[in-house]
Amino acid sequence: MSETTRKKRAIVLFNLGGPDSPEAVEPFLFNLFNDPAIISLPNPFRFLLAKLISRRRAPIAREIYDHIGGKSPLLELTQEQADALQVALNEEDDGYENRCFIAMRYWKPFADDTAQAVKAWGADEQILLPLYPQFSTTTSGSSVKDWKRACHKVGLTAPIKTACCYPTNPGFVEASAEMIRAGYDRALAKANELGIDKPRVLFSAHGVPKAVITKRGDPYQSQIEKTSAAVVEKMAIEGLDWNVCYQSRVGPMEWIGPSTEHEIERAGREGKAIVVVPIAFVTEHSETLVELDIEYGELAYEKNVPIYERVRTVCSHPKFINGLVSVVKQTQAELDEKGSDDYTVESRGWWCPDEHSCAVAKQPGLKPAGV
Ligand SMILES: C=CC1=C(C)c2cc3[nH]c(cc4nc(cc5[nH]c(cc1n2)c(C)c5CCC(=O)O)C(CCC(=O)O)=C4C)c(C)c3C=C
Ligand SMILES: [Fe+2]
Ligand SMILES: [Fe+2]
Repeated sequence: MSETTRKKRAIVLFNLGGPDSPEAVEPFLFNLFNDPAIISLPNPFRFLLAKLISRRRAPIAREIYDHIGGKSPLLELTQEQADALQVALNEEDDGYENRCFIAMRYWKPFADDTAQAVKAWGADEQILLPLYPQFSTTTSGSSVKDWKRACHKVGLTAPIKTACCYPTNPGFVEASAEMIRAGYDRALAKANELGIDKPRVLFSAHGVPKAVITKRGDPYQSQIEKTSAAVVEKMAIEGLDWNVCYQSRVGPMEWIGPSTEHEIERAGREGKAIVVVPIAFVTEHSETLVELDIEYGELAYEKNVPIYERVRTVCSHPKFINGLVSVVKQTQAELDEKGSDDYTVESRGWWCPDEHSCAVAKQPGLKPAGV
């Protein structure tokens, strides 16, 4: 099909965003804590609290980013994923000219600018693709809602369909299993040299406050467990010792557990080698390069964990990119079959394929806080 007769399909990739300089750390944190999906208070209370928390946390966060050159690598790595996905989608002539765009939630490029770019390109259709395989109102839900607000603002009316979640997508699972297998084999060889027990795999996901699961009904935690179980099945290592835990706790609220710190300490007490796998992230950034590699690496050393092996995120692994292609195709089929998502900002803003038990999507009466 010629370029001129192809429909233009915009694929909008969402991620959290990260500061691009030390000066950007405080406003980035303010944007994060001022999101009603993160702090569900009415204004002016949320605004004031976000000002206070971001000012207090900024020096700690700046120290975190100092370890990785004062800024987050998230945008560059997301751009690599967007480029790889665009090439893979355009390899097949299915009647679409595909272009991948990036919208970050708390730092540049913001949804308003990207929505403007999608409009200027003249997109006929839009597929929204959160780079979060497991759905949470704090991540994908917030990004999709913000995108729809931006569409209203700039007058972008092209039909839209959201890929809500893909926790057991075969490409994602295969890429993860392959990378974890390599890390496991490295740790096993070292364990054999030391004459100690086989390693334990710790699937470490970004935590959320407990209320996000129990009160809003986020399927996030159950989807983390589903991803981990699917990866373990794919790895097919008999008697594999594995566990799910949660990292990156901030603030005084109760968060889901067990915490990754707790699991590291337990491994130290048991003299166990560990292979740590960031299962909710698909790119490297402060939470992997600093928290996992430096902070938890030091904790493991202090707690006498004999071997600490960290597996990298899938980034642009070809199998993961192929997995994203299949998510786009499935979402396109849903758009063709059921029509466009609701554009109203008040709408829930996400859809869940039937095979993923997205608790919120299945219970119309359950309204997530802040959405
Ligand atoms: C699955 C992904 C993520 C969930 C769920 C999530 C929830 C969540 N996060 C915070 C607070 C912070 N997160 C921060 C950084 C950060 N978070 C994610 C992903 C998820 N967050 C990523 C990818 C990053 C890294 C950004 C980068 O470096 O590029 C930070 C800033 C760093 C710090 O100060 O520690 C905060 C703060 C909350 C409160 C929350 C759920 C309610
Ligand atoms: Fe976070
Ligand atoms: Fe979903």
